[in-house]
Amino acid sequence: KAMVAIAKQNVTLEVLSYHITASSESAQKLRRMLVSSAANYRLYSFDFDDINMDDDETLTACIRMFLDLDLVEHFHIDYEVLCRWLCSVKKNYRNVTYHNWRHAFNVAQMMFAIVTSTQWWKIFGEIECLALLIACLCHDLDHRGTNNSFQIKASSPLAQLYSTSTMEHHHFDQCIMILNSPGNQILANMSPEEYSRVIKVLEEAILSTDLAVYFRKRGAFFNIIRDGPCWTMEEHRDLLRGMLMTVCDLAAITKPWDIEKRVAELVSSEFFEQGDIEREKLNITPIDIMNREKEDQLPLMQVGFIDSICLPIYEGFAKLSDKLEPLVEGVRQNRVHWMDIAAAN
Ligand SMILES: CCCOc1ccc(S(=O)(=O)N2CCN(C)CC2)cc1-c1nc(CC)cc(=O)[nH]1
Ligand SMILES: [Zn+2]
Repeated sequence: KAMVAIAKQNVTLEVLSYHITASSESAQKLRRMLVSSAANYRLYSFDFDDINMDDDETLTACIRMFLDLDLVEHFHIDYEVLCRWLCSVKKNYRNVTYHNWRHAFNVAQMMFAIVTSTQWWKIFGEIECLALLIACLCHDLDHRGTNNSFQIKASSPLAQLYSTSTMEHHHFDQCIMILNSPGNQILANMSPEEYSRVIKVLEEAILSTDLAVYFRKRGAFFNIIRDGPCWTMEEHRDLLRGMLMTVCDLAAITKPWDIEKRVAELVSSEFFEQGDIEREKLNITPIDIMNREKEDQLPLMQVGFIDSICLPIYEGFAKLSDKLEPLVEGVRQNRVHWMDIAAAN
């Protein structure tokens, strides 16, 4: 009986792997492409904008990030496997308005820019840098453009699987499924100890992108910031990694106004699409941020988002490293823009 169960499970994994992994053609195509320098992709920039890049360039830029953090060499990652894994990750983002591959790619670039500009890659080390980069690329895998409370309201299959951090648990599941799929096993050549450490850091990182987790843990973060430099990064590395995921996830708010304006448009469109489904399918009135009828309140909502969620965490990180000052500066400038629009309404 147990044997049958194991056989069934393997079949499921095989079948799912078939559906979720990229074709060999796409991996081979990527494998033969030229990978430009980080400077040419502007990967070190806090003003990074992917808008002029085509999908192939986003993939070669990801390869550049793995190469420049020395992860391919250090963990003996097979180059073709890395290419297929990247194609599979990108394939498992849906064509939704905001939570798509481009969002994940931008989050990964911000992580790369932060750990290199602050030199924190030396503190996190290769294992945690690898886990953070994989986490950023995978943190919203298979997002349907609807949030956790929607899963509960719609009693979606995902809500029956996970009652808290519903989407984030699903994103982690999808990430593991791809990492375990034949031809996509970029972690195959590391020791069992290293492998389990990467998976542990990866799970914490992806789950910390649930804003509810950020709210729960940020008190502790503000406390260690206030305590001043008497502590070392070492003793609070889990907390810092989790906060860093939020910093990267929300980073559009730190970008030059033309980028923030464009991204906010995508965020609100996705919110309104969820609101439309809630009204039409679930017969409930959506909350204001997802209610098209309240569109004129959007600028003030963004100011509220900046004051309650963004400024505190970006100011905190600017205190940890003055290299991150430009991020909090960007948030302050965008706050002025949102206030100007609110005043004009
Ligand atoms: C742009 C359309 C309006 O967007 C918002 C409106 C309100 C708030 S909120 O801080 O009041 N708050 C957050 C926590 N929710 C549970 C309740 C509502 C946040 C955003 C917002 N979120 C993101 C992250 C996806 C990005 C972004 O740019 N803006
Ligand atoms: Zn995200």
